Amino acid sequence: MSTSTSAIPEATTTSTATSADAARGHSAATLWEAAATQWRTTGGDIPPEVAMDAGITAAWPGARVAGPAYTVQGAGGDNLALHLALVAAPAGSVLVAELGGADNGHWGEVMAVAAQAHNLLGLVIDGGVRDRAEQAALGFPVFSRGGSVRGTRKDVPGHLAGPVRVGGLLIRTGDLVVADADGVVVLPAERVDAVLHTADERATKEQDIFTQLKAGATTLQVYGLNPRGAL
Ligand SMILES: O=C([O-])CC(=O)C(=O)O
Ligand SMILES: [Mg+2]
Repeated sequence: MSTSTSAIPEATTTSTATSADAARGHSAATLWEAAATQWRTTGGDIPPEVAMDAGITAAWPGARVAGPAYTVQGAGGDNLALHLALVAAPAGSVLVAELGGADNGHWGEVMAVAAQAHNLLGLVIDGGVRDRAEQAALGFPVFSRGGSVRGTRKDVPGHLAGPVRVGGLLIRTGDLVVADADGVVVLPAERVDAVLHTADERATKEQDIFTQLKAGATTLQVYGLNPRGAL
């Protein structure tokens, strides 16, 4: 199928670009905790989930990315939507793609080189990828349902930049993606500032906890845990 570039949504800058810088190196786990804490302190009961399905993991050890999402809805076993996203996504984006969990190599070294040339930050995909060692050598962070040697068709343009459900989360372009060795967290754009503030507070508290532990305190003491009056 031929596709004219006029069908590709305009690139837009997103308000979370600066907040992504402000992710300030927080881990995905810290942000998950901060999201839950921040939700409770604003009177919420059960926090909305911000962690993606744990089956979507780093494609190579040490991969880490933080940045605003640019969403891709494709068809499993077909990677045309991802090729279109390489053209349409604004620099500084993380592609977040729904490919139905398909066991195909929807993305590989060639596409990672193209992504880096467009200053894209990384890829999160519910589907397989390939050339993982080569992408590790490039330092292009990818989080996927696994590896797959199988190739893809290039027929279905899919949809770009609209809401997509990936790994159990509803994700919008501009939401903040933070992914590392523990998994993928996606913060809705409107919650980013508050969650990052809470994450900063949590990180400061943890520094104090580390100091206490190194001085000999127990984790039971620092967390105020006293099971059955054992202490
Ligand atoms: O060519 C593809 O469809 C995926 C791939 O292996 C690459 O980007 O290197
Ligand atoms: Mg390849």
